[in-house]
Amino acid sequence: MELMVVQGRQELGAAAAKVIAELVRAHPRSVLGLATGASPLPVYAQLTADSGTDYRQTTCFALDEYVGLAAPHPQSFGQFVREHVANPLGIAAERIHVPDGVAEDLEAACALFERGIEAAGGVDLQVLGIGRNGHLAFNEPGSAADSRTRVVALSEDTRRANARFFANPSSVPTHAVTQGLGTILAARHLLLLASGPEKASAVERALNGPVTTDCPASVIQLHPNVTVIADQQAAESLGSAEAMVPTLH
Ligand SMILES: O=P(O)(O)OC[C@H]1O[C@](O)(CO)[C@@H](O)[C@@H]1O
Repeated sequence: MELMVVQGRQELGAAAAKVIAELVRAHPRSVLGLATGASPLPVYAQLTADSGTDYRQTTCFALDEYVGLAAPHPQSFGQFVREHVANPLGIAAERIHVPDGVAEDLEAACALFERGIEAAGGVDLQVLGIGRNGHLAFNEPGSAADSRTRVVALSEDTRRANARFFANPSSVPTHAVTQGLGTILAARHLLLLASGPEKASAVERALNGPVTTDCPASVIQLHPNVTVIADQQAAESLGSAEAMVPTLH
């Protein structure tokens, strides 16, 4: 595992964008996994500002979507991906895949999404955020390490955390469709991003704690190719991180 501790959100954006852009410049047909939420916003902004990379041949799979929401609903992750990734980077709609939160048969839609990733040859680089409770995508505590794309109930903590994006806390959906931890672990490279003091405890548990379903993000320890980029506040509890990881910038 490689850990980069950077000063703040802007530096996190620049560092993560560099990893993504280098991959896409070397392999224009790369398959990218996209996280939503606040953490990756500076990354996508930096990719947009960097005009030297052509993303038109990349294929993207989003991690999750709220049940009951879909683009163009402003809080849907489908809309987020359109607005912050697809449109600014010029990636055609047919290359962007977001779990279907409004399908009549959600289970069938989840299976279809998994088959889509497989048909694309798997995810080359998966961008990840981390929840305050250690969730990865919407895999809440208790999620199995081999779980696949499925419908999940959101914890109250997650609903409270994401209420900031909604006009009214009671409008935060109660369920979501999420890639499973097993789906995420199948990506060839994981890029976990964390910023802000509210993530410090989750980051410490994910990197230094035991691999446990109590902290879903701890499964990244099972993956052979992980880069963690954390700002100083998110990394503040890592203390002895140098002993755990080969690279500390
Ligand atoms: O980056 P944020 O907004 O703190 O969100 C943390 C994580 O929670 C989610 O919103 C739930 O999937 C992720 O999209 C995100 O990576």
